Amino acid sequence: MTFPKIKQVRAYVIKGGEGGGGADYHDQGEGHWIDNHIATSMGRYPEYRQSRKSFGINVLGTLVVEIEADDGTIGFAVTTGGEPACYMVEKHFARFLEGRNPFEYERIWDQMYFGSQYYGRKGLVVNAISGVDLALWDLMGKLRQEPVYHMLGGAVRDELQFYATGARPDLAKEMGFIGGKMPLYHGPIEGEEGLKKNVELVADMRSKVGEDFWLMYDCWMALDVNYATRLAHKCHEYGLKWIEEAINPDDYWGYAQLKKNVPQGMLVTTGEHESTRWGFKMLMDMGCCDIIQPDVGWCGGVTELLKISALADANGTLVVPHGSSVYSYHFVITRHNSPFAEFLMMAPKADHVAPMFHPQLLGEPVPENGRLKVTALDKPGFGVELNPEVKLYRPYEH
Ligand SMILES: C[C@H](O)[C@H](O)CC(=O)C(=O)O
Ligand SMILES: [Mg+2]
Repeated sequence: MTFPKIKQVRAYVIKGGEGGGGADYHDQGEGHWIDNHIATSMGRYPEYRQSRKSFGINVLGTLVVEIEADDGTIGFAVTTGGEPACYMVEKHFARFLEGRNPFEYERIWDQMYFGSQYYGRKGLVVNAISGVDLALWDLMGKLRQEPVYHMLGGAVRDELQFYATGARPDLAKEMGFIGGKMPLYHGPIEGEEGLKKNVELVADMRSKVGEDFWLMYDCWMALDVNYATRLAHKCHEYGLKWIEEAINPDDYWGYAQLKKNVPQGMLVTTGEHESTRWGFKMLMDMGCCDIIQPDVGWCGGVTELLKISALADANGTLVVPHGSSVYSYHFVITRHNSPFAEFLMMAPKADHVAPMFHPQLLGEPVPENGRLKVTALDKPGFGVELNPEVKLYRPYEH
């Protein structure tokens, strides 16, 4: 069987204020819950404590990758990485795709990773590789007229179930989600008073949501092992289900210690800032966590997520990808070791369900009553389109 070859790879940036909304590291407007006094490791500097935008969480902006085949079919993907990632895609990675059969995704991934090994392996470079890989899977699906989840082996259940991440688990419960993950607002620099406020918030939410609704804390790398251990023990009484990304992602030793320290039954989760099979192998081999949370737009794309997930399956570790909307839904529906999904509440007050990549994507499915039927994914590729009203800039060409 012959398929068209890849004709051209193009990389674009979407600037803040020109449709740069999107998920958490894209550009959010003033007053959004996701930028309101969230604990971070930069909180030790008072001038950077109130807002993550103040230290540059939005500095990179959105990366859009388009891959066009000889017959004019275009696969695309959206992730973080902005202009620097555009440079890598256009000036470096495009050579590994153009003129190739798009179904050679293993070889393409391998060449992007090993061709950039001397300056890459993690972070921004793997964001860029992920963007290309996702655009390639979208193209493959469009060429075969099949949704990505079919190409990953098909659905193992009829619907996805979601927990919500946002400032209002009480409202998430009313919207039908199975749980609510809150950002942690106060870091170690805010001392005992901050710790008390963190615990009081869980206690307050527990009184609002009742016993069975999951409550979790997302600590966004802000803590040290001692603080995280104390927080976990104090919140145990209010049924905190898991403590997420409590410390620096490079501190595998700290995670291994934290997992030993938390109260029995409380889960330790992490991995949204981890990449590739090798990074996740470290987390698993060192006994760092109970759930790994790769972001498919950051960890190396679908091609790499399949390898990470196979390792996790053999290890008995759950894989619950970080946010990333359709890019993770097409994976989660195909795996038993990925039993539920995250929905990031992008409504500024977390009071209603809004598409995660609004306004960049059109046709993005959202959960209803905390669930999404597999039939909502039954479109070629990832099943979404780029919104033509959002301005794209192509800073580099090759
Ligand atoms: C809410 C967190 O600080 C972050 O913005 C999102 C995240 O880490 C998650 O969804 O998980
Ligand atoms: Mg998180």
